[in-house]
Amino acid sequence: MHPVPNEITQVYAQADELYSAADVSAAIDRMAEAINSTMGDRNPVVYSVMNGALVLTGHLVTRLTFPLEISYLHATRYRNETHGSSLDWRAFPMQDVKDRSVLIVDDIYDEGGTLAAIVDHCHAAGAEEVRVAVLINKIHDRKVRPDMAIDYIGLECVDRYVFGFGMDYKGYWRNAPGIYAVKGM
Ligand SMILES: O=P(O)(O)OC[C@H]1O[C@H](OP(=O)(O)OP(=O)(O)O)[C@H](O)[C@@H]1O
Ligand SMILES: Nc1nc2[nH]cnc2c(=O)[nH]1
Repeated sequence: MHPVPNEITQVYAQADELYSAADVSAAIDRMAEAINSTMGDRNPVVYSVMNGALVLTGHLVTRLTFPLEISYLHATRYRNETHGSSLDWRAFPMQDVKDRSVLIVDDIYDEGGTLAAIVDHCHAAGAEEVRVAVLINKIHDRKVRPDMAIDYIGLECVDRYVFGFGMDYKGYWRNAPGIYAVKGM
């Protein structure tokens, strides 16, 4: 058996809970309500940004009440580390988005380099419109494209490294049910 590093156990035990599972669920309800009322007639392709958006996407789409298609793309800037670098595309969007409405779903809008590249890619591929939904908007003044439209935001968080509900700490705790900030980060 591969042992779990001590650090991984400790980080969850010592983390600050920013939002409980109930808080997250209520936030996803609000996001879904907003998406249902603004995208119900769009027949969109919903793109889940792997890996972080895996958990959110599953919860969100079951609350959406209109026809849609689901696909995924994989782009990572953090590579299971706690600091971002250049964007590594591991799976390009495969669904044809020409003249389609696209909804990008991601777990967190931090500096925004990831979402900016994905939005640009969808526009270049001919999408008619590209909307973005994130569970968490991290509040700071380091956004790479401060005027980028984020259409649906679940919750806002302080400028700390967070994990849970899809977001990892060194590859772990994406399965944690709320949103937690790493002690000291
Ligand atoms: O706004 P940014 O500063 O660009 O950061 C946000 C991105 O970082 C995380 O992905 P990560 O690169 O950690 O890959 P992951 O989804 O596999 O966790 C998260 O899922 C977002 O996609
Ligand atoms: N897990 C995690 N991934 C991120 N990607 C960008 N910011 C964060 C963060 O605070 N936590």
